Amino acid sequence: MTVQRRGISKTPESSAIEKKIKRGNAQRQASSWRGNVTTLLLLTGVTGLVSWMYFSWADDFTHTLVSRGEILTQPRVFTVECSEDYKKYKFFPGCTPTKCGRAITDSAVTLEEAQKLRRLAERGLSLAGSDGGASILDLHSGALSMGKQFVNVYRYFKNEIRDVFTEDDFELYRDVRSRIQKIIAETFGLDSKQMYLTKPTFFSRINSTSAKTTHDEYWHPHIDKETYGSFDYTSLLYLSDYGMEFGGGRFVFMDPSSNRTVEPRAGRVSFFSSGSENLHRVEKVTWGTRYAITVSFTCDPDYAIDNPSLP
Ligand SMILES: O=C(O)CCC(=O)C(=O)O
Ligand SMILES: [Fe+2]
Repeated sequence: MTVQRRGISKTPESSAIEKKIKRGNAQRQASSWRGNVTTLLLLTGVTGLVSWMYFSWADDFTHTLVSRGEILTQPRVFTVECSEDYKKYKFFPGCTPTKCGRAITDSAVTLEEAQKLRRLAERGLSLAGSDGGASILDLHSGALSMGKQFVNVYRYFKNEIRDVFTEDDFELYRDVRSRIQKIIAETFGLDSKQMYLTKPTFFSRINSTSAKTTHDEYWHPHIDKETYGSFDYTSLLYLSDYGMEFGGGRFVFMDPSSNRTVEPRAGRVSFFSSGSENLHRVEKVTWGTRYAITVSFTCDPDYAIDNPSLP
């Protein structure tokens, strides 16, 4: 039995139809590609426009009070109306903020002094440190981040701590503290003798490691007077350079209609009245390591602390 080959035998008409079908397919494919390319271009355009709008908008609302590259020979002072916060506390003439604001100076602390303090911070914090991105060393209480908690360096390391910190280091801290106190008094028209160092006073080391506990979450907006209670004037001495040694980590004053940033620079001191007129946050550090010291003052002698010293 012969098996007949089934199928369409090609006639001139059928091959014309085949060609038409092929042409149709090719046209459909081409138009679908054109459609995809148009959608892609449209999407890119829209994304570009949205990013441009976002960045120009963010730029409009973010002002740099001082950039890392500038060197201020005089304090740069910005006056802000005082909040009502101070009314909730006892009034101390010559100290309680009646003139509020923020200021930045690069001439209170020399680069050499900042470098010396930075080495002190590195040595101290290398003894332990947080598992997350933010570690502190409080020179007064001895609190040092360790893993997910804190230890007291003076108790934990006993006499060995004298191999880490010297009398000279503490002398430098005291000297820097009194210079900052004088500048704050001059800027806000205070009697520096009515101002007292208050706690906590600490070195901070921040890197981009993710937070492990709430102690590592340094980036939240806050008001120092609420967070720390006794603060009336906060000062921050920066020990490393924004954009050179770390990314992110700018200090941001969050005003109602705009953000105002301070770019850290080794030896730069930023100080401000601690009430809600100076709501602020620190941007997340994205790379590198940021070092700073917080030195704060109270008007209330009940919250005064002595200068840190070696036990
Ligand atoms: O390190 C800074 O720039 C600010 C830290 C801060 O806001 C604080 O310790 O309350
Ligand atoms: Fe703060």
